[in-house]
Amino acid sequence: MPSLEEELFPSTPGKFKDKGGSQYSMNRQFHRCFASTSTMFLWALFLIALTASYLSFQSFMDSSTRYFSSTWGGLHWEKQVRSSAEIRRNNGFSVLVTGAAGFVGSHVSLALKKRGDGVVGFDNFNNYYDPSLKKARKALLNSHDVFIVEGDVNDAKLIEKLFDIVAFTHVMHLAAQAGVRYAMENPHSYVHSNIAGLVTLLEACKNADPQPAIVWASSSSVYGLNEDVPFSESDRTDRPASLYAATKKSGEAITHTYNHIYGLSITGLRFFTVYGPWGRPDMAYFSFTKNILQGKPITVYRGKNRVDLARDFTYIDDVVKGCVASLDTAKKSTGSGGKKRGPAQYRIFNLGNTSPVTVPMMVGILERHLKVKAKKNFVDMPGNGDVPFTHANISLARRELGYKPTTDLQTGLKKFVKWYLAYYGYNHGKSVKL
Ligand SMILES: O=C(O)[C@H]1O[C@H](OP(=O)(O)OP(=O)(O)OC[C@H]2O[C@@H](n3ccc(=O)[nH]c3=O)[C@H](O)[C@@H]2O)[C@H](O)[C@@H](O)[C@@H]1O
Repeated sequence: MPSLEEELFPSTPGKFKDKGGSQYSMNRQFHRCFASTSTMFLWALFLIALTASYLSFQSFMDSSTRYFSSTWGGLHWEKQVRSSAEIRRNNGFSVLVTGAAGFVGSHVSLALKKRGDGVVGFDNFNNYYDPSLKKARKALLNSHDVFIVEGDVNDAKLIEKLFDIVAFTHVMHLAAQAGVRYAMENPHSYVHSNIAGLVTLLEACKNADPQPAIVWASSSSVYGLNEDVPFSESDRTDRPASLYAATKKSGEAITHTYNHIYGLSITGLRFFTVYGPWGRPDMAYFSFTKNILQGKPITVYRGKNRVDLARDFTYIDDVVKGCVASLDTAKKSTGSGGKKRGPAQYRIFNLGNTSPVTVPMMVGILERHLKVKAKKNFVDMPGNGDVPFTHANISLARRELGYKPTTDLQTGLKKFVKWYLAYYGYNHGKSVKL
C-alpha cells in the first residue's frame, strides 16, 4: 500500500494508473485535488518563508560585512578626518587627495601639508603592486599628520560622509588603475576605477555644498597614435592605443560633462611617464632597477624597424609643482544644489618634460648610477597598447601654471636610485631591508 507521501508525490509517473470513472475514483480525485491544492498552498507558504528568511539573512550579511570590514566611521575616525583637514595658512585649502598612498598622490599630499593646507588622503590600498610600499607611504604621510581614509572611490556613501565632515575646497583626484599593458590582463579594473569610480566621485562633488574645484590625473597615453610632435593639448586624442588610454580619454569627456551641466571646475593633467623616489614598481625604470641589481635580464622593447622607443620621462618634483599650481589657479565651481549657476573653468594641461629619452638610454643611465651592467634582451614591441614615443609641448602649462620642469633624467634617476638603495638595499627581495 502506498504511503500518503507516495500518493501526493508519486516518484514515478507509472504509479498513476487509475484513469477515473468510479465513485471511489472520483472521491479519490477530489481528495487528490484538495490535497494537492492545500499542499501547493503549504509549499507556497514554505517558499515565501524561505525567500523572506533568505532576504533578511542577506541584508544581515550585507550590513554585518559592512560593519566588520568597514574601516571608517565613528567619533575617533571623524576626529582624525577633521584634524587632517585643518588649514594652517591664510587662504589655505582643504584638499581631498584620492590615491594618496600612491606615487604621485603621496608626494602631492606631503607638499600641500607642508605649506599649511589641510589634506585628507583616500586610498583603497589595492594589490596591483606591492601594498607594503603603499603602507610605507601611508606611514610617511601619517608622520606628517596626513590621515588616509581607507576606501574605494566607488563607495558613494563614504565619499558623501567625507563631504559631510569637511567642506573640501579642492579635490585632487589621483586614484586610478594605472599601467598601460596590464589593461589586457584585467580590463575591468580600468572601467571600475577610471570610469565608474570617477563618476561616483564627480557625483559626490556635484552634490557637495560648496562644490570643490577638481584637479585630476589624465595621461599622455590619450595621444595614442598621434604623430604630431611635440604633443599639444589641441592635438587629436581619438585614437587610443590601449584600454587604459581609452578610460583616461573617457575621463576627459566625463569631466567635461560634469563641468558643462553642473558647473564643476575641472583641470585634467596629462602626466608624461612620471618617475622618481617612492615610484611605482610596475614601471620600467623601477622594475629594471630591481632586475639589474639582482643580475636578472631585462626586456627592452623596440619599435618598428628596430627603432628605439622613447618617453618624455618627467620627474616627480616637477609634476608635484604642476599639480599644486593647478590647485592654486583653479577657479571655484559655480554650481550648487546640483545646478550650474554660471560657466565654470575647464582646463587640460600636459605635464611633461619636453625632452624625450630612448629606453636604452634610460637603461644606460641606470647602469651608471647602479654601477652594474644590465643583461638586456631586445624584443619587438608586442601589440599590447604601447606607443612608440611621447613628447610633451608644455607651453600652455608654462603660460597658465608657471610650470617649468627643471630635472633631467640623469639627475632624477640618480635621486631615484639613492632612494631605492636606502629603501630596499642592493638585493631587493633577496636580503633584509636596509
Ligand atoms: O605618462 C603616461 O601616460 C603613462 O606613463 C607610464 O606608462 P609608460 O610610459 O608605458 O611607462 P613604463 O611602463 O614605465 O614604460 C616606459 C617605456 O619602457 C618600455 N618598457 C616597459 C617595460 C619593459 O619590460 N620593457 C620596456 O622596454 C615601454 O615600452 C615604454 O616605452 C605609466 O605606467 C602610465 O600609468 C602613465 O599614464
